[in-house]
Amino acid sequence: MRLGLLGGTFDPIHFGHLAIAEAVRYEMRLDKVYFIPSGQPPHKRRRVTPAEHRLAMVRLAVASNPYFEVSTVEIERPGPSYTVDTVKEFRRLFPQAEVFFILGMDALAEFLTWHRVGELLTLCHFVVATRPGYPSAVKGGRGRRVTVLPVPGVAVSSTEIRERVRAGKPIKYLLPEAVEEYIYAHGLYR
Ligand SMILES: Nc1ncnc2c1ncn2[C@@H]1O[C@H](COP(=O)(O)OP(=O)(O)OP(=O)(O)O)[C@@H](O)[C@H]1O
Ligand SMILES: O=C(O)c1ccc[n+]([C@@H]2O[C@H](COP(=O)([O-])O)[C@@H](O)[C@H]2O)c1
Repeated sequence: MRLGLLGGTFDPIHFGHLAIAEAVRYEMRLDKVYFIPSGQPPHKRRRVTPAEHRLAMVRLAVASNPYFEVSTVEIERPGPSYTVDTVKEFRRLFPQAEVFFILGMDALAEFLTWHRVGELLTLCHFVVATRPGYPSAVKGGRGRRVTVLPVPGVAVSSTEIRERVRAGKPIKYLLPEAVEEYIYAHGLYR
């Protein structure tokens, strides 16, 4: 089995996340992609929305795709949500699986500062999806375990969505309708 893991703060989840998950799933022939909302994102400095809301929005967003699953391992684990711990947990749960961790090109910039990155690199493959506004090639060979994959560009970020809600601007067509409704129903990002 080939398992994709897409970790993120998902504050909120948007079409950029869904588009990379679907493109990587197809190109890398993954059987499932697990969306894993962070409990405490290791590198985000700002205060993030409570995990229950981010998780609820992820569940709404992935519901219509039979290849997508949601994992609460990081939300349930106390302390910073380090990817090395998450990948180990998935390898324990699915000992036969080949694990592919998916990230966007912006996250790659700080990848070498991730917790126990040397060990992490021995535990799974990494698939780096291109992202509009970030370089689409990486200098130097990073080895067989890191693949840069060109994906259809969706130029949206969670920051932009939060700012638009705060400013009273529309967010329609940037994220699934059910997530948009959830944001308004719970008064998020105002
Ligand atoms: N539009 C996008 N295109 C490609 N990759 C993306 C896109 N949006 C997010 N990602 C990737 O998805 C993962 C989770 O992203 P995250 O939840 O931090 O969203 P974000 O939009 O970058 O959030 P923020 O604006 O709050 O920093 C990261 O690996 C990130 O690089
Ligand atoms: O393990 C780490 O040290 C680490 C540091 C920064 C980010 N990550 C993971 O990278 C993913 C994207 O992070 P973010 O902050 O862009 O949402 C998410 O799953 C984070 O847990 C992981």
